Amino acid sequence: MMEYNIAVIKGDGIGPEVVDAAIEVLNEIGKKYKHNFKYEEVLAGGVAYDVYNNPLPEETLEICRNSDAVILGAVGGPKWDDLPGDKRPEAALLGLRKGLGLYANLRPAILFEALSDACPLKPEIIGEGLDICVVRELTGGIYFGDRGYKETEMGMAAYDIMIYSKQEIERIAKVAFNMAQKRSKILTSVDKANILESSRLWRKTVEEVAKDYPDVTLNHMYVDNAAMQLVRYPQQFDVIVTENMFGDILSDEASMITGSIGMLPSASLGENNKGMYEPVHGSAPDIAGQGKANPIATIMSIAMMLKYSFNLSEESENIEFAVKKALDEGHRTLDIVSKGDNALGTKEMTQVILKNI
Ligand SMILES: NC(=O)c1ccc[n+]([C@@H]2O[C@H](COP(=O)([O-])OP(=O)(O)OC[C@H]3O[C@@H](n4cnc5c(N)ncnc54)[C@H](O)[C@@H]3O)[C@@H](O)[C@H]2O)c1
Ligand SMILES: CC(C)[C@H](C(=O)O)[C@@H](O)C(=O)O
Ligand SMILES: [Mg+2]
Repeated sequence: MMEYNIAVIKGDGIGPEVVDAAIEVLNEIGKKYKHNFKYEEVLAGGVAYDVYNNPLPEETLEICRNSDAVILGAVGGPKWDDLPGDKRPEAALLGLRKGLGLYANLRPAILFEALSDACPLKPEIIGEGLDICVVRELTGGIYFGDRGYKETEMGMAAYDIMIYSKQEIERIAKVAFNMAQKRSKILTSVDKANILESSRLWRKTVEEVAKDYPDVTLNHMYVDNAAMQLVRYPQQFDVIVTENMFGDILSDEASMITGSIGMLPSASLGENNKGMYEPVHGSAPDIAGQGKANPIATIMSIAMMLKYSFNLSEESENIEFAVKKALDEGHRTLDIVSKGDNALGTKEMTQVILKNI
């Protein structure tokens, strides 16, 4: 029996609700395929701040470093909004990503056929469906540049610096080109090269990397246009590669085309198999503790973990199948329900998915 050591960070708000759901599904996979998934729960985010006065205790990072993969729910919430930046729950997320070297964030936006109704775009725009993957650079850019306050001629001002090295751009570009090669061989690189120096280096570097992938068609697009094109004609995209903040924003936008932010999973990867798997959504304070959250984004993140960190493709596809079947059977959580239909809670939706494993 293979043993897999998984660090589990439930986090804040709906984090614990969706992580508990996903772990139930993973346990079912373990039973069926005879894998031993071992969990070590560690604190990060607001809950960790409350206990340790530190959103990312060193022990948490260390346990994550020593595990085979990390599952994370979500961090943050209004309770901690007035804290200084380095004490905020969100700082834990950045610390984990940087500390574990997870520079490549894969965010697949797939519209399940059964959810066409939940997609706000007209059927003729959606056509055959939607399957986009946003490859977001995760450990550079404005999230990690110098920030602070300084005196200007307009008075005291705050600043955040967007900075990218060529090497950081090269390694994320390679991830995206490799992925495009395995898919439709079309890659869109999104930047703001008409204004930002970091984007001009981005574009130049992506073009250089492209020389090693002559079979992939590379398109460049400015981020404002990309935001518009995503809802005008999403079919034109397959793999999108972009820097940290643009990827954050565009992936939330793409999630809505799949019906809800509650549907979008993610994998954060580095140089080895170890990854962190988390839903794209946040702690959803408005519905936290009510048992209403859609667990599918987290359950699909587990499917990504099985595929990318453990190389268990059949098990991963089994989860995808179970989710698809639940949706085909008409089961919906509140965020993807059509008018008049009954919405299932987190636990009920999880039970339906479990039955389909
Ligand atoms: N990875 C993370 O941990 C992460 C990601 C995004 C935001 N956050 C943090 O979460 C907090 C709230 O942020 P926000 O409100 O901007 O974004 P959010 O994603 O938490 O919520 C946005 C909206 O989507 C809904 N929603 C989100 N997930 C859902 C789900 N699974 N099922 C049903 N509905 C869902 C929420 O109810 C809310 O109306 C902030 O502190 C933010 O910094 C954390
Ligand atoms: C909470 C925040 C720091 C985070 C990000 O911007 O990366 C979130 O929005 C995400 O998409 O994972
Ligand atoms: Mg985000």
